[in-house]
Amino acid sequence: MAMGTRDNHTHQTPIIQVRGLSNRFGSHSVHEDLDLNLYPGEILGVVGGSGTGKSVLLRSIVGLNTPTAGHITVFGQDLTELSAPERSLYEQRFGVLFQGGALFTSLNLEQNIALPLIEHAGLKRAEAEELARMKLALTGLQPEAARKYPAELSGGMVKRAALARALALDPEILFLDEPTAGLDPIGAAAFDELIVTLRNALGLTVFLVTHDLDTLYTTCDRVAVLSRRKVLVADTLDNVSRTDDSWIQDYFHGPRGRAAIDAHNRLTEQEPG
Ligand SMILES: Nc1ncnc2c1ncn2[C@@H]1O[C@H](COP(=O)(O)OP(=O)(O)OP(=O)(O)O)[C@@H](O)[C@H]1O
Repeated sequence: MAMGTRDNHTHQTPIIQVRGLSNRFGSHSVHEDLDLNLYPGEILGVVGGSGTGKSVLLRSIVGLNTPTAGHITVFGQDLTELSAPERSLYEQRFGVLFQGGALFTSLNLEQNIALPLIEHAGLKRAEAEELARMKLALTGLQPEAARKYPAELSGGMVKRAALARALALDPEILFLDEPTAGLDPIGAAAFDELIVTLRNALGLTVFLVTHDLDTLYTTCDRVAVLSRRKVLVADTLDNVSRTDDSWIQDYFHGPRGRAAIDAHNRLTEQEPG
């Protein structure tokens, strides 16, 4: 069970509802009539084999991919019915951390994080950079990191800085695409912990695409499995891992799945109370 878990959603209204989503590229159908709910305050892990459309789903919700069909309702508003400027107001309530971090290499960290504050929140440079330093501290970076350039940092520090940028405009929903990819196991575990801490402290809702089983066990309240162009199941880890499907059984009960469960069980046994 995730740290600080909030997994009883049956009575809640979803913060995001995806209904009948289809995505086709030429003759290649990635999603067909896909449904998914994201509930306020939860961390939802989105998993599935390579090419099952996890990133396309994320990009469809945040407005970077126009779906072939379907509806995406966020905060009660169907985003597919809005004009581009109306939609962008909603999208400012999203924070997105892409694979690779995508920081500007010619800017130092505080300049990178200040940029959206200047462009979208209209802050003056000095105010934006001060706020940027606060966001960097929130993600666990030391004050001296603010003047460093991305090339001078470790992979873990770049991820934290990219997360600080995703949090710059105080989003309500955070989208993370493979946040621990490329990190060593200790760096990945620290980043997982940071996500849960920030969710708890800031009241975020998190949509997290991952291949990392340790991340699923330590951070996610629910898990959605993409398979055969749909969400095959979206439920607690225990229920998902019991689903009668060959990909799920291989994924959760193959050697890596068993190692992640054993590691998680050892950790929870050590927790007091
Ligand atoms: N803009 C695009 N044009 C054409 N095909 C695309 C486009 N975007 C994605 N695809 C295709 O859609 C499919 C799903 O891609 P997506 O990146 O969402 O998969 P994924 O589940 O995130 O995979 P991975 O785990 O390997 O990152 C892939 O076959 C990809 O080639």
